Amino acid sequence: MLDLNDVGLLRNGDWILKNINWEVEKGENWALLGLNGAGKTALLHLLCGYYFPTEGEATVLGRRFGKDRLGEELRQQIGVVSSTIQSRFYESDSAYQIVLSGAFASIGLYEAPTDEMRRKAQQLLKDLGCFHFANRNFYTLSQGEKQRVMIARALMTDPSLLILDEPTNGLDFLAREQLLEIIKQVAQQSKQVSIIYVTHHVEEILTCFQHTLLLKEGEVYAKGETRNVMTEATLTNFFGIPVSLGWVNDRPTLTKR
Ligand SMILES: Nc1ncnc2c1ncn2[C@@H]1O[C@H](COP(=O)(O)OP(=O)(O)OP(=O)(O)O)[C@@H](O)[C@H]1O
Repeated sequence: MLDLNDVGLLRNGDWILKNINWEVEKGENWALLGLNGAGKTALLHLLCGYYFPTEGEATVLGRRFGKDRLGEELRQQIGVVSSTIQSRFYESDSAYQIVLSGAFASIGLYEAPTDEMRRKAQQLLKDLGCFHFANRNFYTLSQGEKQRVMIARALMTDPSLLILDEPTNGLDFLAREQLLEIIKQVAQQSKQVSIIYVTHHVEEILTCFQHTLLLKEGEVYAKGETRNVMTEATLTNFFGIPVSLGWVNDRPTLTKR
């Protein structure tokens, strides 16, 4: 799915990513954890082909950056849910129209959807618990409902890679847990898709994210199987303060010691 070799990214004279080595195999789901400013967004932009590596080699879904054409076809295979994308939608579009627009990877609907697309959008709205508000304007939805619509939209093209960039931002406890439950279902049902789940919050690392990458100051601090990476010693060093780590219902919890 991904193969980054010694990737570095220089922006305005600063190396915002350095020596990134990261491989993701088909069907693997990863959590990407980092503090503010760690470089998570820069790394995601690189995976989507918006940034090219300044040094090193990046191959995403078999296309080598700088060598192969990336284009629309690659973008259609990568589903992205992020607050930047969410803010670009026309608020008067209905949830259904927004999900349908995912078939064209466009903001807004400019082409007539086929019957197959309509059926698929309706099924996704049902699967993600959005069917009862499918005809409501996007702006009338709560943040949790909007995020579910965004995930349904991202799944319209059956992407090989699904990038969820801090999807629980702004959600209350209940809405966050509902969204995490839906993400768990997507991970279980869509074995063909690899999920990259970006977060600041340790407790959002679900068991379906079998792998975790810790990003610190633009560098990979640790990566591997979640249970091996998420240890008290590693996280104490990673955050630079002593922390206690517990596991409740197979999810990590973190407190300052
Ligand atoms: N175009 C740019 N020019 C210069 N510096 C940049 C540019 N884009 C990002 N940076 C810097 O790179 C660092 C990493 O930024 P990035 O947005 O990737 O972090 P992040 O991990 O996504 O943070 P957050 O969790 O707060 O969203 C930050 O210090 C940021 O100021």
